[in-house]
Order: sequence, then C-alpha cells, then structure tokens
Amino acid sequence: CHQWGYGEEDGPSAWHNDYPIAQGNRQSPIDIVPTETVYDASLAPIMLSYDLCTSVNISNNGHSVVVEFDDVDDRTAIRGGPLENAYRLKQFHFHWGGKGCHGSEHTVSGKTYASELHLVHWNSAKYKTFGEAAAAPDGLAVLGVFLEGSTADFRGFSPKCLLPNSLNYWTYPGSLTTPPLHESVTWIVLKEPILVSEKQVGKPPAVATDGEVPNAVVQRRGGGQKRMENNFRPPQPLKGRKVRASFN
Ligand SMILES: C[C@H](CNC(=O)c1ccc(S(N)(=O)=O)cc1)Cn1ccc2ccccc21
Ligand SMILES: [Zn+2]
Repeated sequence: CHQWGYGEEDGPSAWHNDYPIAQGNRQSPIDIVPTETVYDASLAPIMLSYDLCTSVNISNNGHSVVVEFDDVDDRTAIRGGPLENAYRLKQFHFHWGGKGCHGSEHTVSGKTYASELHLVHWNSAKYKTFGEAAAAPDGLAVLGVFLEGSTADFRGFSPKCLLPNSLNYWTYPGSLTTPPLHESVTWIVLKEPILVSEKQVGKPPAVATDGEVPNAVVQRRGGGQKRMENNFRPPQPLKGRKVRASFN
C-alpha cells in the first residue's frame, strides 16, 4: 500500500508519484494573501453546533493525533458560511512543526503559525458515508484554526473551546492536505488564531510516527521511533482560485 510521510524520501515533494492529484488545480493548503481576497457580503456566518458532540476515541495514525466523533446524526455539525447544508463533524486533528515554530499548513502572506487545528466535517445530506464524501468535490468542509503560542486555558472538552472569539473566515475550494489529496474540501479558515500554552505548542505532542501512542517518545539513534514533527504540507499553487473573505 502507499506509504507516505513527511521525511526526505516520502514527504510532500514525493507524494505526486503515488498521488498525481498532488499537482491538481485545487490543492491545499495555500498562502492566503488578505489584500488579494474578495469580500463577499453574501457569505453567511458559519454556525457550529458542537454542544452535543460525543468524542469516541483519540488515536495516533502515524501522521497526526486524531480525535474521532460518532457521526451518526447531525447533532455535531457546521452550517452556513459557503455551505449549502449541514456537514457532520467526523474528527479533528492538528498539524505542527518542531520546537513550536512554523507548523501551520495555511499561511497568511507568508506568515506561519505554530500549529493548525482541522475540524473535518462531511456532507451527510448528499452522501451516505464519510469515505464516499471524502472523494466528492462538495463532500467535505474543514474548519482550519491557527494556533499561536501563548498561555490560555483549555477547560472542558467541546471543540467550541478550541475556537477564537471571532468567526471571521476566508473560504476557498481545496483538497485534503495529506494523501489521497482528494479535491473534495471547502476550506473555511478562521482569521483569528487561538492562543495555546507555550509548553503545549513549544513541544509537539509526544507521538511517534509508527502509530504507537507511547507514554513518552524516546529519541532512539538510528531507526526505531522518531518524534513526529513538521507534519505539514507547504502551500500549493492557487491556480486561479478566488479566496473569499466573510469580513471587510
Ligand atoms: C480519505 C481518508 C483519509 N484521510 C482523511 O480522512 C483526511 C481528512 C482531513 C485531512 S485535512 N488535513 O485536509 O484536514 C486529510 C485527510 C481515508 N478514508 C477513506 C474512507 C474512510 C472512512 C473512514 C475514515 C477514513 C477513510
Ligand atoms: Zn489536517
């Protein structure tokens, strides 16, 4: 099966060998240039109903730490914004760098953030399963939230506590940022970052790249477990796409 990663040999610059769509026309992430975005007054505010969300598990899939939700109904969903109907929350995960710097996937005029949270939703009105939606052009909606280093509390555990005060956003048609890189994502990227504690962002979560969730990752010389870091794809060509802003 296709082994891909973020290293020299198997990283983003090699993904096109196994996933030619990597050079497609709506790839993600992108560099968002605010002066080149278009304010669209017809864009509705996004509405998040995360209150009844039921997280099911947390796992390390070798590429990120993923918190999965049970997606049997639309209790936990995102609506409004550029979306035609409700999209159901499936999972959220993070992308980060090493030592608390440059870990975000989207950038804003070249500025990188320490990390980026992705809340992944699927179009349950049109598709029966996440897998089916993940391959359809209007199948997914991913809410991207930048994480900046500072101190902040992290009480409770509704994804709502992971959101900034303002829901001002940019939106554009894009793709999964990891293989299979399906061009199936309506991206909604919040402008305002959330602040998480330096110690949390400074040190990437202690996860290994071989899928184990060790209590502490040991840095073994030569092979064995490697600390998972820099699991971000660099910005991809815009190829004429318009990035719309929900704010002036
Ligand atoms: C495409 C899927 C695996 N990939 C993702 O789910 C995914 C989601 C979000 C992003 S990002 N970084 O753009 O937000 C990247 C990858 C495999 N898959 C196919 C069927 C299926 C069913 C359940 C679970 C996974 C499944
Ligand atoms: Zn992601």
